[in-house]
Amino acid sequence: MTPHSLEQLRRCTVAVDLGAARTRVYVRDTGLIVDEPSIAAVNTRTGSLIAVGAMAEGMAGRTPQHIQVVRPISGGTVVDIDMAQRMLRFLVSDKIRRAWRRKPLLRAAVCLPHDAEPLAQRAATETLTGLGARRVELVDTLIAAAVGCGLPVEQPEATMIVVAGAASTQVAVLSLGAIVAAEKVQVGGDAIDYAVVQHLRSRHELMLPTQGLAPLQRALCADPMEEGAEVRGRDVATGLSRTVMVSTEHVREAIHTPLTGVLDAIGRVLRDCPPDLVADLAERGVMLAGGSAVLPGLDRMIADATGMTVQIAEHPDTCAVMGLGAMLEGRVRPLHLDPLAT
Ligand SMILES: Nc1ncnc2c1ncn2[C@@H]1O[C@H](COP(=O)(O)OP(=O)(O)OP(=O)(O)O)[C@@H](O)[C@H]1O
Repeated sequence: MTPHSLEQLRRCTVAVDLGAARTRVYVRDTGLIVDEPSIAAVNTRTGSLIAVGAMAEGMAGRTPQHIQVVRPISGGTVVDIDMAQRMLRFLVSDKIRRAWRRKPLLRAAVCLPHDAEPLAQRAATETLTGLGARRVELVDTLIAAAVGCGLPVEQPEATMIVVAGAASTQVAVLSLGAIVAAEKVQVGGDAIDYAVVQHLRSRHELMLPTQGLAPLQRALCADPMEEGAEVRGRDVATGLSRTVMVSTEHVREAIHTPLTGVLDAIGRVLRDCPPDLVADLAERGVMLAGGSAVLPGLDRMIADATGMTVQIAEHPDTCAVMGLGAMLEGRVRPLHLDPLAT
């Protein structure tokens, strides 16, 4: 995050986070205007878009044959540029769409997962240029999220951030506006959901409907002391609808395995970090962001494994796009090192 790159970001009018689970758009002087699932429903006969965002998500698993529910972003990468553009156009309000058409030379900032492949960078850039952006600035999600959490990233002291999203979890130690050490593991909310689905299948012989996982997650989040939650699904053998009581304890055990991948990544980042910075971290602790940050017990698990305090960001799911927003509103100032100061 050099003064030069901050200057470039200040010229952007729109910030976009194309996440595997959710798409978020921030517009300068307006704020967050889109926070919707990265999903579209398409009529395969006519090719027309039927719904996007939450409405399309509600259709998943319930559509007739000629309607297909698609995800144009997979694993944090735009895999279907045309569909991603159509989805974004649909998600932004008429007013913004008209403004973009009137002012087709706008600049956009997009956050990308740490170490994104050149192909992923190009796909994100093309998605935005197709919508009228003249120039697209790419920002590492870890830096954007750290800014969005209010961490003093530009200061010469170490801060550690863990961004637990849907497709991946990214970990970094930052100092002086740059990444000192970072890791990305393909473990996020999706892997956790998969572990829960497998648990229900093997222990209860139950197949969960597409929409069934979120209520189960919410039940566990609402009261971590709750012994269990009732889940309705389809019996694997008979195909009939059945309700079972799922124990919170057993679900926690099932998700423990994918979560150890996150702990390993944190361990590797700490090992790669210079000792002086590790000492800073011991005092400051770890900031936990991303939609999966609120997964019950994740903060305690990280605290137990590292011996550091863990704080969940105030709005963990929107940290990255809000951080980008803060940068394009000019609320982040680079540290001015005065070489003549005594
Ligand atoms: N209350 C909750 N409890 C547990 N998990 C949750 C909760 N709310 C959201 N999640 C999980 O958070 C994930 C979405 O996180 P986020 O919004 O950061 O995703 P994203 O930015 O689209 O993903 P990525 O960064 O991987 O591209 C989903 O997998 C979802 O299951």
